[in-house]
Amino acid sequence: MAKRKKESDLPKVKLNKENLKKSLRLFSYIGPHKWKLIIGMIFLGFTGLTALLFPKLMGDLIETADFNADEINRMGLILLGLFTAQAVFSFFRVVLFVNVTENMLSAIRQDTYNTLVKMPMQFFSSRRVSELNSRVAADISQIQDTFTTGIAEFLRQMIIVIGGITALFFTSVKLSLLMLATIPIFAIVAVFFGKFIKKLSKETQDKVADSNTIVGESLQGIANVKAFTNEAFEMLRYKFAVNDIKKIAIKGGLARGAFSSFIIFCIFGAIVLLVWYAVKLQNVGELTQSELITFILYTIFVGASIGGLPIQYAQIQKAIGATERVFDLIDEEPEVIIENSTPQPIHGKLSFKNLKFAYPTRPELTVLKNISFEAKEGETVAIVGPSGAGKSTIASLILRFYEPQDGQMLLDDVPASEFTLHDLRSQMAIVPQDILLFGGTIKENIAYGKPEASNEEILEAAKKANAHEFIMSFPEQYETIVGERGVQLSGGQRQRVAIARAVLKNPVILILDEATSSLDSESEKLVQDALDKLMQGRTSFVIAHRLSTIKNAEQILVLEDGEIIERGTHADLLEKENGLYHKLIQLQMELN
Ligand SMILES: Nc1ncnc2c1ncn2[C@@H]1O[C@H](COP(=O)(O)OP(=O)(O)OP(=O)(O)O)[C@@H](O)[C@H]1O
Repeated sequence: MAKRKKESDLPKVKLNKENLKKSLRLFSYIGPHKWKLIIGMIFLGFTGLTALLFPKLMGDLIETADFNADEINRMGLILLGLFTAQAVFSFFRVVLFVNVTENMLSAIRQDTYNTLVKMPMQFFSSRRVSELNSRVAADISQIQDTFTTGIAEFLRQMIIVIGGITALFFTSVKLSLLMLATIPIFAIVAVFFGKFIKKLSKETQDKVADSNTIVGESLQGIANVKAFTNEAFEMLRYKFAVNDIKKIAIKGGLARGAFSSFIIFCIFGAIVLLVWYAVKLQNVGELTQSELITFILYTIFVGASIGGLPIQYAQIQKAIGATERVFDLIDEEPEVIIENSTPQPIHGKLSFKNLKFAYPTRPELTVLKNISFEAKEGETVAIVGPSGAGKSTIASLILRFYEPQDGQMLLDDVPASEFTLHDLRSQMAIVPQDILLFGGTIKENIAYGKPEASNEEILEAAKKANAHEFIMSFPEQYETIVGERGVQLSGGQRQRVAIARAVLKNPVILILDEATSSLDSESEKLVQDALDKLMQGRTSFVIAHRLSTIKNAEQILVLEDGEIIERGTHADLLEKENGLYHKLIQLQMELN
């Protein structure tokens, strides 16, 4: 089961000059919104400063108890002004930061997607797409959180910690020293317990993942579980996994309980110690009542901010890692797709000359060895052979999804590399084995072959593909939603939608990768008829599994282990009684 990445799963990176420099590249995306960030930062500074003034003015307010009523009111009003100002600064700070971040992120999202869509096939064959997708989503939302709140909170808390400690010393040096002396104890215990608890919670997470795997695997393969009457075995397997989770989680609970009671003891201990010492200082006239209040408020502010710093720091570390990964992706080398409004025309002659190919992910396995053939304009070339012989690979190379290691492909006797990928692919169409219909309407799915097509053209294409009738039988007709949230089409219907798509594209070169799963004879006839019409007047490559469909091909290439071992027309090949084609035909006849 593909596990969806969450922000909390993202790794933290150690901050260094290099990754900080890389992250600064984010600012290049801020562009015209720079002034918003600057004003936001100024407001942030003001929010920190007004927060710092608060304890001092509260102390002053209490001191006015000894003065007249006017003085008390004046101080009250000053405080009212202060927190009103703080609220206003906060509002604009948040609004500006969100505005800058969202502008920046929409540009990053667009760049990431643009790069992904333009990456060569090789990139996708070496990565799991679902993993890539969820990773990018998690990385981008980490950057979003950090930019909207993380950085601002970190800076605000830093201002309060530094400013607050300075103010504490101004209020009472002796009390400040005593308070600071207690911090190392907290810090050491927190680090020690923190590490231990983190280790346990990681172990719990791993065990939970293990148990989820059991659930996922057994439910996905429930037919197997039942067929082997292995319900009891699976229940036992799950019981062990769940017990493991319980044991570690309970141990974690003990550690957390001990930690929180220790912290409570220390916090109250420290408060009592400080107040006890403060009262002693007051007793000997070294501290006034208002100074004590100011001191306590500063202590609370500084304590809360110190407590929040590690969380914000960790968030920034994660965001820096996320930024690095997003930029690494944006910096990948995409395919060069140059769009010409009028593509360099191709006429349809296509040949392979001594072509050799291995997939980049498995360079040691030569999938195609020394392949040569020539398809004349308008000819149908069928490619047959056992599973894994390399038939679909030839189709991928015609579309230039990959580059051969040796030899070349020629179009109209010109090396394929002299055409741009857009020129080439815009004049080719493929009806693949696994037909992917997007989750839109049938009309949109057909129009994928030519997005600017008119309604008439779409209708015409559907008719040619023998799809019009079944489409009209749905209540919503061409507006019927297909895919997960709509009508599920049958295999034959999907194929005819895919054929309509190809008809609309009106390609010079056509590739048909025949579906292996057989259709019922009625449906097969409709599909075959649609394909025959589609192939007329185009150079067509048919990867055929049902040999009956290729009898009329001008050329049949018989492929085995990446080599063409026989070639000729159906009649030629049938004559070779010991040949592979002859054998394949016989085998299929026996099966039928
Ligand atoms: N993306 C890929 N990366 C690495 N190896 C691949 C990839 N796609 C296919 N192969 C390997 O290349 C060989 C040829 O595969 P190909 O799909 O071209 O065979 P095929 O003749 O079309 O088979 P089938 O009739 O089963 O579709 C196989 O050994 C296969 O494992």
